Amino acid sequence: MLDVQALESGYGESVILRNVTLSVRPGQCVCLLGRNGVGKTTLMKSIMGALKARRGAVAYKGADLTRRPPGDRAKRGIGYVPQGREIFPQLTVYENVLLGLEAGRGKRGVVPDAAVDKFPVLPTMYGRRGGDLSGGQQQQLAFARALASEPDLLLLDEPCEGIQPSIVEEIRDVIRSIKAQGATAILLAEQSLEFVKSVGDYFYILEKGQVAWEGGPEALNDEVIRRYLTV
Ligand SMILES: Nc1ncnc2c1ncn2[C@@H]1O[C@H](COP(=O)(O)OP(=O)(O)OP(=O)(O)O)[C@@H](O)[C@H]1O
Repeated sequence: MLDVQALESGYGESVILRNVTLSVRPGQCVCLLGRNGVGKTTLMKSIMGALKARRGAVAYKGADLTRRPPGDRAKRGIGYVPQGREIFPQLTVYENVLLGLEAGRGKRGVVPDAAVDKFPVLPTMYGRRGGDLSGGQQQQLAFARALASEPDLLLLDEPCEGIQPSIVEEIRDVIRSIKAQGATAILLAEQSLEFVKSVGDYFYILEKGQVAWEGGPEALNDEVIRRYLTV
């Protein structure tokens, strides 16, 4: 589904990502780990197209997206829950969800049930302004907005950061049910090891913008965690 090949990316003069190669298949939740500032968000933005690749390639469903703009990537079925959520505070909850629909491939004006089924509180708040929601509710909204686009690839950037435990559990359930359906690929950047171990099928650890380690759940042992992830 997603193949990132020898990607180099950064901001202005500074190169952040070097030679990053990874892939994600349908039904898989692939986790991106690494200490603060190693480049996880930069990689998400590069896959979404918000940052241009300087070298290397981003391929999705066999098509080369490397030079395609973010809007085109969304239309092709890449959904994004950005770090910090990026809810539009002046728009209502419903309008925020509709934005996901417009950005992606959903049927115009019809929010798919699957986008909000898992977050039953959202439809009860449709008329409220996004900015008036709690952090956890905004995270649910960001998730629903991405699911409204009916993505085949879902990019999740630290969805549990600063979120109350009950909503973390909801997010865990949503990820598990998406995996169980088997069609959507998930790339998840997350600091909580407990969380990624509970949903992850394969792991890449970044260090200074490069893939320093990769492997399956059985290989992600205490030694690896101490070496690459312990602060
Ligand atoms: N807009 C920007 N302009 C310049 N440098 C930036 C910008 N955003 C991030 N960086 C730098 O890029 C590097 C990687 O940052 P990035 O946010 O991708 O890391 P991260 O692994 O997602 O970290 P965190 O876990 O803290 O979110 C850091 O050194 C950061 O200071």
